[in-house]
Amino acid sequence: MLGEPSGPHDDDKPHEECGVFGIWNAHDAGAMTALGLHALQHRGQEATGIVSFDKQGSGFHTHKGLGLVGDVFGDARIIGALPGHAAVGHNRYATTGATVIRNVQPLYAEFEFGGLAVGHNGNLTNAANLRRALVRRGCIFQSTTDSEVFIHLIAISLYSSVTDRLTDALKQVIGAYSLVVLTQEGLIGVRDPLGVRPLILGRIDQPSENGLETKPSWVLASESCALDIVGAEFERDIEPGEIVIINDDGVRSIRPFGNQAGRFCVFEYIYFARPDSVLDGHGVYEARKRIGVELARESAIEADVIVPVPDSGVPSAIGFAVASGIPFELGIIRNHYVGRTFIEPTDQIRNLGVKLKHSANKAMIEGKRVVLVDDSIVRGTTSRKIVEMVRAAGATEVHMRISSPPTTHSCFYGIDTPERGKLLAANHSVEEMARLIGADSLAFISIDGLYRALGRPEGRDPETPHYCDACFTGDYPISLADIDENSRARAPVLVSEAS
Ligand SMILES: O=P(O)(O)OC[C@H]1O[C@H](OP(=O)(O)OP(=O)(O)O)[C@H](O)[C@@H]1O
Ligand SMILES: NC(=O)CC[C@H](N)C(=O)O
Ligand code: SF4
Ligand SMILES: [Mg+2]
Repeated sequence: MLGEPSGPHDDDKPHEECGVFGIWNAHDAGAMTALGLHALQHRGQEATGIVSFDKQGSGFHTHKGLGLVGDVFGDARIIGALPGHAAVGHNRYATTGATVIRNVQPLYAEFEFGGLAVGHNGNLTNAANLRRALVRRGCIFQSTTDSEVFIHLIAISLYSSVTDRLTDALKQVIGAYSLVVLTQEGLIGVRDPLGVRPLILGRIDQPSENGLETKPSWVLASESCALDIVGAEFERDIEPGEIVIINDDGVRSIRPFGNQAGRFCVFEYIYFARPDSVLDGHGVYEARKRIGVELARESAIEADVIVPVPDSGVPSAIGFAVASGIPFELGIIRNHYVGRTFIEPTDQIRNLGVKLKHSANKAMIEGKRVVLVDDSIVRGTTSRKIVEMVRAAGATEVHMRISSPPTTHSCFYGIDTPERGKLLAANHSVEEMARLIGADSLAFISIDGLYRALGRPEGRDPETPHYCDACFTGDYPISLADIDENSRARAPVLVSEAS
């Protein structure tokens, strides 16, 4: 059953990523979180939410909605209703659970120790199993997301401190997770034992009044681009398997899973992360350029112009142009007021999206041998349309170069590539794909070339690969516990809501 979301409890369409943000000890923590979420908008555009905590006594406050950060938090009165010195926020692309208000994060619940909010980027691969067991013992789920199992596992834990209860919960889940957790005691950041999804720590040093020492504000975010917008300095990546506990005493770290080598998602570098972010020590923009250089070395071609498929194909096309010495031109113009096609909910809209989104810049293409550079071919929708469009604009030859290896497998760790049957590369050879998209030639970077571009000169070590690369290799580093269970009949659940 590879290719299905790992624990769907309702009839979802595939989507992709999420962004998380948290801040401790800041004036206007709610407004800062809205800014952070705005910088992370590329990671999730379906829904967004913030939970703030006001230690002056008014407690927790939350606001959530479907749509973009600007739409949900654009009104100053909404931000004004999120008082406090601490907050967590989330931008959602569903991987498990439909896009309905009850699935919007951060999830919030009240326990013996008080309120707790959690925002989750990633996807649990045993959430369906856990959910069944939890429901059997009386837990009443309020949402259909995988993320809600964290809440129930914390609730039933026999430990007393929040950190021990959380650790207890983490030991039972399998999958990919970067979490921001807010309680009255502090802000907690967690990265799963393999660190598949990113999470970074930032710091804002407050201006000192009257020469007195002031405590810094601490920030947790999916990507470093969210630090810049709130004026925070990059402190460090949260490490794989690390839990950081942030409170007025500073930052404390525990590693309940011991120390093990991580398997960060290589697709973050290829496509998902914003180019100005620095993740696990690599600038995303520079990494994409180096991938383009390596791609040009591996699959050189005689041509007149290198044209990126915007947006995400741009940095690797620059690298390709530099390495090949062929001029770089913006031969395709992207309309910025259309969302990402890869993550639109239906094939029909996706097709429309590509047409609405790109147009040929004829003057740069006509009469030329064109090399199109894009980051990935998933369903093939984009490349098919773009090749056709570039030919119609008068290109004499159209060659396609892709800065990732063929996407042959689905992701179950928080990025919702479609089911395997819909992945062009899962069912076709490179030659067949070239024919299907109508290109004169097609080439993908090799997996070793990708690793070389990411600073591993020896290429991919099959014994201990440095990254998660399962969507290119099928080598899933975390067990897909729910997959075997997926064929089981499920009871109907609430799949739409109106208010
Ligand atoms: O083969 P497909 O199913 O068409 O999917 C692959 C395309 O989707 C993504 O771009 P997208 O247009 O989503 O976003 P971008 O503008 O950020 O590149 C990706 O960069 C490819 O261009
Ligand atoms: N893409 C994600 O990280 C999604 C988080 C979580 N699995 C959800 O579906 O809400
Ligand atoms: S399967 Fe692919 S997209 Fe998913 S975490 Fe691994 S590398 Fe990233
Ligand atoms: Mg693209």
